[in-house]
Amino acid sequence: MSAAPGTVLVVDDDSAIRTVVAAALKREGHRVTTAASIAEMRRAMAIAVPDVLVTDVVLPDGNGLDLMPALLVDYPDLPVIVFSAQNTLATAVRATEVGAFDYLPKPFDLDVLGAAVRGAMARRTRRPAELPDAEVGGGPSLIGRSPAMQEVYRVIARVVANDLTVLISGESGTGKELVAKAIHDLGPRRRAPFVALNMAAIPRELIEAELFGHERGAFTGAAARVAGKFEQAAGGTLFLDEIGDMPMDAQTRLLRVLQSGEFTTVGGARTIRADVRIVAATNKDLSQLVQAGQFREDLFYRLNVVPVTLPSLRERRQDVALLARHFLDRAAEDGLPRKQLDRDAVAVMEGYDWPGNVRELENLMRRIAALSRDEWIDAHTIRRALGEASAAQPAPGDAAIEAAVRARLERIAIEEPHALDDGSLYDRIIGEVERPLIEAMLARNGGNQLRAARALGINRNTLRKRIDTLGIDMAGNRPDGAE
Ligand SMILES: Nc1ncnc2c1ncn2[C@@H]1O[C@H](COP(=O)(O)OP(=O)(O)OP(=O)(O)O)[C@@H](O)[C@H]1O
Repeated sequence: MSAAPGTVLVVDDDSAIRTVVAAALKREGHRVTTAASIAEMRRAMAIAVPDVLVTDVVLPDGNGLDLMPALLVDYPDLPVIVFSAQNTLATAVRATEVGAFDYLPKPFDLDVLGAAVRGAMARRTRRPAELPDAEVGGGPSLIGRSPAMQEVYRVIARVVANDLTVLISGESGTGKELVAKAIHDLGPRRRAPFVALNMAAIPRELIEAELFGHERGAFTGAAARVAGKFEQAAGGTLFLDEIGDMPMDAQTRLLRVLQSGEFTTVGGARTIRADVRIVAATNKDLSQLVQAGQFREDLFYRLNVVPVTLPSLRERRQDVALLARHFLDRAAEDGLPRKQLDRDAVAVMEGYDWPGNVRELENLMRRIAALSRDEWIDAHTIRRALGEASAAQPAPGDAAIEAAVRARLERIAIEEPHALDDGSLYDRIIGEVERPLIEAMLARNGGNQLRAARALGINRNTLRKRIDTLGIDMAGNRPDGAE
């Protein structure tokens, strides 16, 4: 169902944008007038009030957002679509706060603008959403200016003022909890508690008691009445993390609460009104769990009223540098030495795939801030730190050695098949491991064979023989007069 075309006033000081936007809207059948400043817009409005106003934020004679409250007093039903090159969550939220119908980050897709104008035409008689009086920027800082994050900001800006249930999906470490907290902190419930419960982190049999609380004696060990998360979060937001791990029984109870707005404590006849906003998160594909019969379809639809999908960090590589600098600044605020990233370091980080997403980047920056001696962080430091991070996980390290040995055997089998039978294999393969090991321990001990032998746990004479057999060059390893 599409709304009939109408009149649109486009305000931007860039004539190229005015022309392109006007042409695109005319193609959709709208009648378009344009203005290059607030003064021109005022004049155009005095002649004819458009059905929809489309305006840039930064204009030569003022700020389009500052103008909005007064504009909406004069024209309360006018839908205003704001676009801006200041692509931050604060701008997106502010646009919604001042009553904008929609917010589009620049550069925007003309199809997206067309859809926004059609939406505005269809709803032009509706009042703008009731606005929260949140301080802009008072919430947790969500960093990122990539198009994927702009889309996330748009959705957040639309839901902060209402109580719609939000389902956030995204890989681990993409910022799901931070987004949930932003929705809470920017909305009217922000003075009440934000309470989180992670379904994967507590024993399944305790989930219902955690959520709804329990009466004294409800089960073995329930010595006193305990308020559940629903009660603790009263007036605020309940964040249900890893919702895909919620057991079926608890899902059924949660669904009932969402339907009735009430819940009963475990083991009690007491019925309590639920006054929370629900934000749920998952790093699994919930619709797949529904298909597999592991998640209730009706609950999925109840939770998925407003879906927010967080991009993985490798899908928004252009944000890596911004995030890295943000985490280095935070580390410095916490008293760690202040560090700078050079260009090659950023290039290495932008090329890396970040399986642990933003959390991995944050940990890496803190580790480097704490451990690296130089003020400037270069590509080598990043590579080494990334290498250490993967080597710190025991299984992949062992697997890498195993894979290297297998690959070596395969090469010998192809290039020198006789070596598989001539009794030289043990010495060859072990020798290949032994040589770098002995060389490394000699270097570490300044060429001192006694200390190197002790570190290796072998007899000094054995070490000397192995040095001879393997033909290890001691030239660079001889300590002055020691050996
Ligand atoms: N856009 C962002 N800007 C700044 N910090 C971020 C951003 N996204 C994530 N972080 C930081 O990365 C860390 C991980 O984020 P968070 O805990 O919200 O991820 P998550 O998706 O909930 O992870 P999990 O699924 O493992 O629970 C946090 O320290 C958070 O502050």
